[in-house]
Amino acid sequence: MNTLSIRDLDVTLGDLAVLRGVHLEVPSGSVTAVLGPSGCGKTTLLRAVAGFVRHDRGEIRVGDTVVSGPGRHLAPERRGIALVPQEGALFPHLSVGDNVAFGLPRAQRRRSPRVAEVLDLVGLRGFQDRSPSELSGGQQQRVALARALAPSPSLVLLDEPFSALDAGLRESVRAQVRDALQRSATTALVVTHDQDEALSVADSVAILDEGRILMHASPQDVYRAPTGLGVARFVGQCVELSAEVSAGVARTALGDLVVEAPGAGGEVDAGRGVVMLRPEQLRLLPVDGVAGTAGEVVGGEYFGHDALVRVRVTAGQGSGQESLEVQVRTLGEIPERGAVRVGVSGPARFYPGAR
Ligand SMILES: Nc1ncnc2c1ncn2[C@@H]1O[C@H](COP(=O)(O)OP(=O)(O)OP(=O)(O)O)[C@@H](O)[C@H]1O
Repeated sequence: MNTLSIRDLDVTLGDLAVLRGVHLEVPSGSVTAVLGPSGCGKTTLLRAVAGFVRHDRGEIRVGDTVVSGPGRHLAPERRGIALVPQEGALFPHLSVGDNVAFGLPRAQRRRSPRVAEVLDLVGLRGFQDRSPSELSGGQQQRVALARALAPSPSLVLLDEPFSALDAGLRESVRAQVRDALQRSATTALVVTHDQDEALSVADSVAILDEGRILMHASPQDVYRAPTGLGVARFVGQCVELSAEVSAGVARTALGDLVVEAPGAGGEVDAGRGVVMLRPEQLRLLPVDGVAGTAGEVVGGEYFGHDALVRVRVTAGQGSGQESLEVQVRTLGEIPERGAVRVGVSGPARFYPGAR
């Protein structure tokens, strides 16, 4: 079994504490994505696991082997860990087959059946004699993955593996890479700053911010039940409503909403704070109805597969009146500017004390 366990890991580079008390467990055969903004320490975490960066404190274990620990730092080549860099970095003068064979120990490189096997795994059967220059960016990235998988590593690390691909290609390559990792039952750690990528490619997602893991859970829980507003804002668009909560009900600009506590479960605190909804939980209702809250369409953005409509709603009365803009995700066109009503469905999260 090749579970990756990182415990209480601190890494300092120069005089900067880049990773602080990082705890992360990637179960054998599963894929975990580490998602975080630029400079939060993602690459440093990968480099520490691969053995290119020394840690100050903590432990990294792959299966039963401690690869970094108190007084221990196994050399990168002795860890059995493969790293797929941001841009595949294939050797341009070698054929696809020779690039993949390069991942194998020297004695096995010639005519190894493993080369055809891993090319098959990444959906590139018959590409052996091609030159990298004859491949698309997505195909090159899959050859880089095949090269990493060839020696059957205990763990594969992928550093922003899809960032160099254009949007159209990215989704299909993502699915192919995920499929290849699943079929080879490889334990993998992917780092990315792209929310869609993390949520779609991984079995679990860890949010890293300023060197600390803020939350580690399934993609669904990270999106639907973030433990804090920072996590919520980082993994998708938020509709944030200031609210007063009592007995599990929040009084907001979109009416009274039943709320849930941050994260998975727990009691809802009473008091002031912020209620968070996702734009797809809001829907536009006919203006002549009574359901929902009255508002006014003030603009929007059309994306083809859906649209975000900006609606201004006004809450409260007299001098306490407050006007705010909310985003509603719709499947159709952006309606004309003018009166509309807004309804809410699904759970609302309440973050007490937040503003
Ligand atoms: N060798 C180094 N010496 C000192 N500081 C470093 C070194 N390498 C990286 N850093 C700093 O450590 C922090 C984390 O860098 P890292 O490359 O791990 O971030 P990242 O999350 O991968 O960012 P990006 O998404 O932009 O690649 C940054 O503030 C960076 O400036």
